[in-house]
Amino acid sequence: MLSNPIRWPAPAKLNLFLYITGQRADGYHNLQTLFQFIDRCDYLTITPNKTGKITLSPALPDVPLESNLIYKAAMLLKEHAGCDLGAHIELEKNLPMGGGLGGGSSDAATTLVALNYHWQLNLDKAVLCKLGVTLGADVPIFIHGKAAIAEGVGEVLTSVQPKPAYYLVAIPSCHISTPSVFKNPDLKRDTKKLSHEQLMSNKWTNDCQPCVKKMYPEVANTIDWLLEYAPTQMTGTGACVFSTFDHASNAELLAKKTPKWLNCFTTKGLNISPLSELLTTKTD
Ligand SMILES: C[C@](O)(CO)[C@H](O)COP(=O)(O)OP(=O)(O)OC[C@H]1O[C@@H](n2ccc(N)nc2=O)[C@H](O)[C@@H]1O
Ligand SMILES: Nc1ncnc2c1ncn2[C@@H]1O[C@H](COP(=O)(O)OP(=O)(O)OP(=O)(O)O)[C@@H](O)[C@H]1O
Repeated sequence: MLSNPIRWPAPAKLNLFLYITGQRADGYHNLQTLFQFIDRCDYLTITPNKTGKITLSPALPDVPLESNLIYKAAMLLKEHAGCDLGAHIELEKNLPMGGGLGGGSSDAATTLVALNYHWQLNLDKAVLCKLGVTLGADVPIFIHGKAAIAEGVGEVLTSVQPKPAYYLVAIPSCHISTPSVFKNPDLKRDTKKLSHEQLMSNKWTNDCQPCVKKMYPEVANTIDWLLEYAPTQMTGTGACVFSTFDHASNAELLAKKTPKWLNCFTTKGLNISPLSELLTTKTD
């Protein structure tokens, strides 16, 4: 018997710090980064079927089906598990694309976790992470589902508990390609690797931010405007930036003050992802 349709969340993430500690022979960069989830999500409503096919609607503008990370994740899982079932996936896309909030990676992670459930494959998280990292460096953290320091290229995860926080997330109007930032010759690639204790107690910054500020004046203007009111920095390779607050009301107050050109939302930091929360209710 096939399971009923389920609406699965695919949350966004913030990189609360991001340091580049070196570059590997294959060009990928070694990182030390702190991931926390936020309560802003895409949603994937998944209906399993026996067609053997993966269908997805609506299509994303400028992303053909074969390039959509949801489709790629589903096909990868099907092939790995030798599964002859199919699924229809309805996507509610709320997260900006190419914004550094990890929406595409999160969609891929949710697809792997949800289809593993619907198709009753019983693959453990470690196997899903191994499959996931071939789709994107950020996929494993979304499968892991707990706030964590990520090392390696993003796949070596140690759960940590950053203190509860509220954020104003601003979305500058530019799309930034991750490879273009990592290819920039001015990028700082030699930050000293620190212990987790040192990382958690130091001031948090992002090694990509100076380069991105130079490349994209929209990002520079957004950070500079917000810094007048609250600690603010970029997430991932941009373009989104976040200001940090102890109380939701302070984030909301600042959101009300922002000028028209600054597109933003307020949100809460989460140390357990909404995907993990839902999965627990399904599997307990
Ligand atoms: C920088 C982060 O946003 C931090 O969360 C991510 O690590 C990027 O993850 P992502 O968007 O899933 O990136 P991927 O799709 O795996 O990689 C895109 C491109 O970024 C570069 N890249 C990515 C991750 C990494 N650790 N080193 C890299 O050099 C590579 O050129 C790669 O071809
Ligand atoms: N389901 C999907 N959702 C979003 N983007 C997708 C998806 N499938 C493929 N893509 C492609 O991946 C690119 C990056 O998407 P994403 O939203 O994950 O960027 P990001 O937030 O900058 O991620 P990161 O923080 O991991 O760098 C998009 O510009 C798009 O071309």
